[in-house]
Amino acid sequence: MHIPKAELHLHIEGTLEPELAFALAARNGVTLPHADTEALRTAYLFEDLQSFLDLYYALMAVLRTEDDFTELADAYLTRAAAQGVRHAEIFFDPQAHTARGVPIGTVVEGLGRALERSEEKHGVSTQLIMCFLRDQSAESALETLEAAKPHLHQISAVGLDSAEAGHPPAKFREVYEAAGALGLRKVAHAGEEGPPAYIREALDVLGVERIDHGLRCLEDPDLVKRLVADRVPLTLCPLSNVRLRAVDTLEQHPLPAMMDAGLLCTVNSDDPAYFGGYVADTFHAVHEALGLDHEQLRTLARNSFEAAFLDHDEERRARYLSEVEAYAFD
Ligand SMILES: Nc1ncnc2[nH]cnc12
Ligand SMILES: [Zn+2]
Repeated sequence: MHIPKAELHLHIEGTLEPELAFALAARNGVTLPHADTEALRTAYLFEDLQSFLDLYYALMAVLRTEDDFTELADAYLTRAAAQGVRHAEIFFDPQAHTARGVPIGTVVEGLGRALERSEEKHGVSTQLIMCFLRDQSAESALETLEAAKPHLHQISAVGLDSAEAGHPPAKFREVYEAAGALGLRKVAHAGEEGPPAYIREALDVLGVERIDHGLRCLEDPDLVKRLVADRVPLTLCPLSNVRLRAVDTLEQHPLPAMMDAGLLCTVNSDDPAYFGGYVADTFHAVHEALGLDHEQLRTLARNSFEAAFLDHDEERRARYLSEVEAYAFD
């Protein structure tokens, strides 16, 4: 499914494949608790979001230098290009690195080196979205925004991720206000494991422009109506929802019903190294499991560019959209 598309929900740390994790561990003298890549892969059986996050944060121990972050991002962009991605808006979790003594500058400069040559090298335009960890304090988020100030020219937006249940968006009102005042765009994970009320809060209190996941909006018909009327994009991640048990099987994923309801759906890979596929694999999987036809897949690709933060470059958006319309499925 190599139709041109934008990837709007992708955690760069979630692209850390076992082979690169072991290579970086060896280079940095970090000992992983798993014997080898095979043994590590057997740990990828998750019960819920938290059981995944425990491994996701633990494996980050191998990321230490600017070069490590450059290599990680370059490996993702290589794969993304091969999957038809033309534009990627990439999340990163600075607090997961600063907590280990890796300065935010190392992270942003390292990722930035891969991103700045991505268009020339991979044909993929990029943006960075800095996420706050919602299971950390509001003060820590404010400190993170402060620490990011020298790097804001490399960051387009702020996001909110990590353990959702019990961590409502409103806790981060102040940091989102400050981010908005600095000219950053706003997104937030909401309605992945948390209730529909968190989606409303993300919109009303944080002022986000897109909802990451948003799956549980379906429990609140009035909220669905609002999301449709306001054309609020949802960055869905069907393979993630199966692996983290938000849905039982891919065949039961509500994506077709969400599209039929008129929601502005996009599909994305979330943490592809952990969830069994990158974004073209995800397009293929929803085609097979949910019977989405080629025109529905084209709609998803079109939606991805419509939802992208390309307002400053409408010419580029138009070019990408025309590539979507010209694409011939085989
Ligand atoms: N699916 C997800 N939900 C919340 N936080 C995350 N961090 C990485 N992946 C995540
Ligand atoms: Zn996510």
